[in-house]
Amino acid sequence: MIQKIGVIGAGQMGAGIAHVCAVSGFDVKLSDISADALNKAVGNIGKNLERQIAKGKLTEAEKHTALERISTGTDLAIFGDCDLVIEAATEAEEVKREIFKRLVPNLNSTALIASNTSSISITRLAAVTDRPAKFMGMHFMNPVPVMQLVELIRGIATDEETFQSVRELTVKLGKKAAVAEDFPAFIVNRILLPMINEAVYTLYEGVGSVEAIDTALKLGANHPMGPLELADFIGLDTCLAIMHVLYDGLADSKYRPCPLLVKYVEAGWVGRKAGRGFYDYSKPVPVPTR
Ligand SMILES: CC(=O)CC(=O)SCCNC(=O)CCNC(=O)[C@H](O)C(C)(C)COP(=O)(O)OP(=O)(O)OC[C@H]1O[C@@H](n2cnc3c(N)ncnc32)[C@H](O)[C@@H]1OP(=O)(O)O
Ligand SMILES: NC(=O)C1=CN([C@@H]2O[C@H](COP(=O)(O)OP(=O)(O)OC[C@H]3O[C@@H](n4cnc5c(N)ncnc54)[C@H](OP(=O)(O)O)[C@@H]3O)[C@@H](O)[C@H]2O)C=CC1
Repeated sequence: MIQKIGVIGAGQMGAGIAHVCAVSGFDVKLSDISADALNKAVGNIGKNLERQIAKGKLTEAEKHTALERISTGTDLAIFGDCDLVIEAATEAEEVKREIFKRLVPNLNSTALIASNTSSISITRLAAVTDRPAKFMGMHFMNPVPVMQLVELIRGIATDEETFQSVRELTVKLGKKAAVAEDFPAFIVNRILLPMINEAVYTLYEGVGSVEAIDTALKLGANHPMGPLELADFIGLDTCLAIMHVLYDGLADSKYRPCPLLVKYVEAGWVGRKAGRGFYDYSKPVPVPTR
């Protein structure tokens, strides 16, 4: 029975996962290597709870109770009484492997582990823990409070009890599950990221401007965000990491990352979270940077 949930990584996804779990009645422990990131995360959770109050989806009392359910810390020892720990740190395999190696000694023997990874092999990540049968992918979508989908991915060793427990949790969080096999980038990003990468190629080759490309897909295909706006929203570092996983994992040149995407990430222009990507977010209305 999952009641106490740990979340590692207090970025946009970790904060969103903590938000949704707390609002749904679960006790949440949120950790990050940076105390500053934790403070920012709790602030963002408060702001997003306010959005829900403004739309009549939550009361002030429910916001207060949800925030009360969230405790934070930079020491992995806070996860000692958790039934499930969800990792939502940077999309880098080495970072995740290191986290799991340091996490395991702090867990009780029955705790489950999930990764919110966008693309990385669940089987490989599970193999660095002492409990591959209790490990799986629980892939939320951004922004977590709004997007209905959670992609569930079994590693080769994930047992049925673990899968059913995480699937039940997904439903209790008010989300809908889609089950993907453990292959590079699973379903959502196997399809979505090549589209985003193609949008960057379209810009790189001068077929259209940032504005034209995003307008074309918003008005031409009814996308809520244009592909370049969405890339900034996801994080260009995360987009590039996912393209590398596809390119390395499937060995097909069609997944080669666009050189312009590489250049933006090398410049640190990683999108909304850095204040600059394909758009400049320093003004009230984002302005295309190209
Ligand atoms: C990379 C991966 O591994 C997988 C992924 O996540 S891929 C990315 C998947 N996500 C997408 O494709 C998002 C596409 N964009 C959208 O759906 C919409 O632009 C959006 C929901 C983000 C914003 O919608 P919008 O109509 O422009 O704004 P707005 O009307 O203000 O917001 C709609 C709702 O979203 C909420 N919202 C908007 N932005 C938000 C944010 N950044 N965080 C939390 N909530 C947010 C609003 O509060 C509002 O909530 P309610 O529905 O509860 O009232
Ligand atoms: N962005 C998106 O749209 C989506 C992302 N995901 C996945 O979710 C995960 C997180 O993505 P996202 O939230 O966007 O990333 P962010 O960069 O916003 O947040 C990552 C957080 O993890 C922290 N971190 C880094 N190393 C460690 C560590 N060793 N221990 C604890 N925390 C650490 C980072 O701290 P610091 O900044 O100090 O390094 C940062 O606060 C990734 O695996 C990503 O692929 C899944 C769905 C959607």
